Amino acid sequence: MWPPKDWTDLKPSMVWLLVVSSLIVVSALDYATGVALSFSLFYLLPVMLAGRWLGYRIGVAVALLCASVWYGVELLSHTVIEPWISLWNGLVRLCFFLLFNHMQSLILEALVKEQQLARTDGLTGAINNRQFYALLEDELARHHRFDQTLSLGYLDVDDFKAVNELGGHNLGDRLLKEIVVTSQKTLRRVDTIARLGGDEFAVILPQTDKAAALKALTNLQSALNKRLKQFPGSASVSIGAVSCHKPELPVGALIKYADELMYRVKRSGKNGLLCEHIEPPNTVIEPRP
Ligand SMILES: Nc1nc2c(ncn2[C@@H]2O[C@H](COP(=O)(O)OP(=O)(O)OP(=O)(O)O)[C@@H](O)[C@H]2O)c(=O)[nH]1
Repeated sequence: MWPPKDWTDLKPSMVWLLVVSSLIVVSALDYATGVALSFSLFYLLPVMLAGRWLGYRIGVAVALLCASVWYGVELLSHTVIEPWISLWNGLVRLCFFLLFNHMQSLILEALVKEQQLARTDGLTGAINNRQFYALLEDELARHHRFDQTLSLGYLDVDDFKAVNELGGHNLGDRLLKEIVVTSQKTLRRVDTIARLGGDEFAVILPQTDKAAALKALTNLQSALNKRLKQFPGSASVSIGAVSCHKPELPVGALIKYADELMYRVKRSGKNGLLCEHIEPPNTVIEPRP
């Protein structure tokens, strides 16, 4: 389908077609009009297309091709009296195309890095709050559409402040990273851990009912508590979890429910796990006291 809905998804065959056809059109027009009209800028189009969608190396190859075609057009149309002048100009253009390709790749690389940073938590590498909300919203819609059950866990480190006080902020940071690494190792690949802020995390367990969520989160809790023993103090994790079939709840309500359960665990002595199944029509979200 043309034009594509998402330009980042252009197929390589389509890009090659654009690269070749744009170079043919530009060089034909350049040849036909001679020195009267300048087409210099348009020779950049194939270089830009190739570098953007086919990668740096192919961008270099297309830069070479464009400079050669331009040089050939100049020779064929006899617009240059001295061949060495044409050759010199060709080399200058080649350097310009290569520089353009290089700059474009640097900009694209920086853009990808920026997009990655915008989605992840800088300390732990887990997805951040904003990305978590977006992901959960998509998952809720998907589970509703396919009549499936989703579970959501809300984790908070118990007595984390003491780790910072006893071992320093760096050790506290290490503990937070450990939470993410251990969770990623313990959970399934389809599950996602997010850092919501401070020492609070959430895990999305797709296609998981209450029984399976209880099992997965119990495993996770014991793996985490084992790892937390290496830190000073008596850090552990409290988890609140909800499972919901064919969810119709707004994202915020589901998170609030899991958060409330986690606080119930905290109030009843910490280092525990509470999981509930909720049915959307009967869902009453109790405000946190
Ligand atoms: N090292 C480190 N500490 C952080 C970071 N973000 C927040 N904190 C600290 O995390 C602590 C969170 O405190 P709380 O969750 O209220 O306290 P707690 O000791 O875990 O108490 P309970 O949750 O009631 O068990 C605060 O002392 C914050 O300063 C971080 O990125 N790195």
